[in-house]
Amino acid sequence: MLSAHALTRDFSERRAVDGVDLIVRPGRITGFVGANGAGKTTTMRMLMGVLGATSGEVHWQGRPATVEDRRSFGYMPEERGLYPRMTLVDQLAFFARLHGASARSARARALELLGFFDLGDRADDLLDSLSLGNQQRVQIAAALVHRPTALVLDEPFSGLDPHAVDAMLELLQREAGDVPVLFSSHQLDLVERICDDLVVLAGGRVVSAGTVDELRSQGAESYRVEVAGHDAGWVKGLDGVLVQEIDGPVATLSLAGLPADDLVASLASRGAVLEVARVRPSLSEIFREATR
Ligand SMILES: Nc1ncnc2c1ncn2[C@@H]1O[C@H](COP(=O)(O)OP(=O)(O)OP(=O)(O)O)[C@@H](O)[C@H]1O
Repeated sequence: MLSAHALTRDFSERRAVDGVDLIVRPGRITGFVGANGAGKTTTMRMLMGVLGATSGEVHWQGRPATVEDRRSFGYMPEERGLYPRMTLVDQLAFFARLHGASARSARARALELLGFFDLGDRADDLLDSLSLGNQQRVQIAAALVHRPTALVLDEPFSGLDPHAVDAMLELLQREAGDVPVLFSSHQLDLVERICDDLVVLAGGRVVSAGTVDELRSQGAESYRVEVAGHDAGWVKGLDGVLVQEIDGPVATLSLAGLPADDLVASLASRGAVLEVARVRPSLSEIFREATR
């Protein structure tokens, strides 16, 4: 388990990260979301130890993380750090060797990962001959090459096409089986699809955290009502509801005093209703609410 405890970082006068507590559990993918400048990269850099904390601690397996612990983590930094004039296979093998692999196993591991990312036939090409998306795949492979004990990935999906995202996810699920994975992203639909847990950061502070299901069930529910006929405008006359939107025969509303159990009967007493469905908030709505 990787965790941060009251992690704080000041840059001169400005507090970029302010008392962040978070837990990244083994075998779970934790999404780290927040607006631009919220402090995600700064937090991740402190988790990895490439940036010192002003105060607070990073723990690995329940005790303060050491340099050795952090060497065993896989990190994909925001500022990508590969060698443009090196071949793909040499590059990945080089990273594997830095982590103590023999020349033979480093090369085998490099080729294995390249194969998985559909880059096997480009193994001897130079990095800068690849498209940006493919360079990104190599960057992800570099974070995985030493079979890390934890993964900290700063926007690993940016710049990837949907096919590459799927390949990346398959790889993550295969390679990261039991390790804690923290990744930041602005692609909330993707975060919703793949994350078990979520940490929402705003202004350097954690404003919401929990499993994706927990957060969605805490959010304000709304209801989608489809009426017979062309216009659901009459729904506005109902007591104890707040109509958010009318779109022809479909109204979206929330409850403002009316008990949920009474909604269907109340609607039916006023007009013909074809469907009433409860709508749980999407991750984007939760995000907007938490970072308002
Ligand atoms: N080296 C630095 N020196 C001064 N200020 C910094 C430094 N690094 C980050 N900051 C400031 O800290 C704040 C948090 O930045 P950070 O990059 O951690 O946010 P972020 O959530 O990763 O944003 P983004 O989603 O845009 O990548 C910002 O106001 C940023 O300008």
